[in-house]
Amino acid sequence: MTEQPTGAAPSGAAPVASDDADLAIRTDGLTKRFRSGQVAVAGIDLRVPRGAVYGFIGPNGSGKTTTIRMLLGLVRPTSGRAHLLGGAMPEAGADVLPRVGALVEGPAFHPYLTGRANLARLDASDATADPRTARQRADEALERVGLAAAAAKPYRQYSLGMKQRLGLAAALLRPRELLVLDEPTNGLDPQGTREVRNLVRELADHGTTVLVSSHLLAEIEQVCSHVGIMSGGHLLLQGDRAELTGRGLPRLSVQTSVDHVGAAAEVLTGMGLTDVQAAGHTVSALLGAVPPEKVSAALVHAGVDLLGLEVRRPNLEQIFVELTGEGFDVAR
Ligand SMILES: Nc1ncnc2c1ncn2[C@@H]1O[C@H](COP(=O)(O)OP(=O)(O)OP(=O)(O)O)[C@@H](O)[C@H]1O
Repeated sequence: MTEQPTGAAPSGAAPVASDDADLAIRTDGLTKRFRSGQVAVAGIDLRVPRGAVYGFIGPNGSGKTTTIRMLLGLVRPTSGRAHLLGGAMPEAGADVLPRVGALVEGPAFHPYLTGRANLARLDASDATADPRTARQRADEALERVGLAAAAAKPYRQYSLGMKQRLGLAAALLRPRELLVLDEPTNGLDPQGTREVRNLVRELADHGTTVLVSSHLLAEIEQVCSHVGIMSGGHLLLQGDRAELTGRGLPRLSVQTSVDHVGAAAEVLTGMGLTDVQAAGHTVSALLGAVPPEKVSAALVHAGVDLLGLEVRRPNLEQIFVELTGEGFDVAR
């Protein structure tokens, strides 16, 4: 992929919080151009408020992992700046990173050690951790991610989902101010995905800020207080999730009998609703400022069988499609 010009609003739309003390993560013009010439991240201005669950979402290849690696000081930006918990990265890494738990691709686990032993090894490399309580910390972390039963199995026998859970357990060995989780639901079944969502919710309830990336919007949308949407290295949109979805135009759908579909469409058009679409038993249109009860009264008045009527605001995926003109789950 080459740098993707985007017709949509560039990064930096709607800052979420202006005061730096309120931000767990802040980037300004953060950019990564690889040696191949590929611009993976094209000048993004992230604003992750403290206490937020920030869904960092975008299709495969949109630049999420590269951004996360820059945040953690694993990749050097070509230009721009990143601040984590108020410290400039990578310079402030030694001070900041012990307060940050991270799940990024390919954590260094030893294949022949058990899950528990792997955690013990990581724990031992943390100079601030009390060795007398190491076993307890490892067991608690394994318990939290549902790996207690597999604690004594060697890592090489773990499934992808179990490996992912162990990565999460490693991030949870100590209480953290900020958790950065890159695709934590990768390889997990629906039950595992639900568990990760619950865990994120629970951590947030205890005041941890969480940045969680995913290419599956629907998987994490419901747990996020804030979202940032990436496409082709650009941050298309970010902000409070409820505000972003509230911005979308509501669409009204009417269920009727097949032979009344044409009449229903005429009523909607006559009332000034736009983008009227008919399919099967359903006619839908953008509602605009027309009250839905007026529409139902007009339909009944016109003799249309009214079998159902609902108004829906678009979810984030529909907003993404509107912004980019492309499906969300497209690999690029
Ligand atoms: N080391 C590298 N050298 C060259 N190009 C790279 C490198 N790492 C990533 N890229 C490219 O940068 C773009 C962004 O990749 P990145 O992994 O950041 O995306 P992503 O949104 O995390 O995707 P995914 O959801 O698939 O993990 C991709 O086109 C990728 O091929």
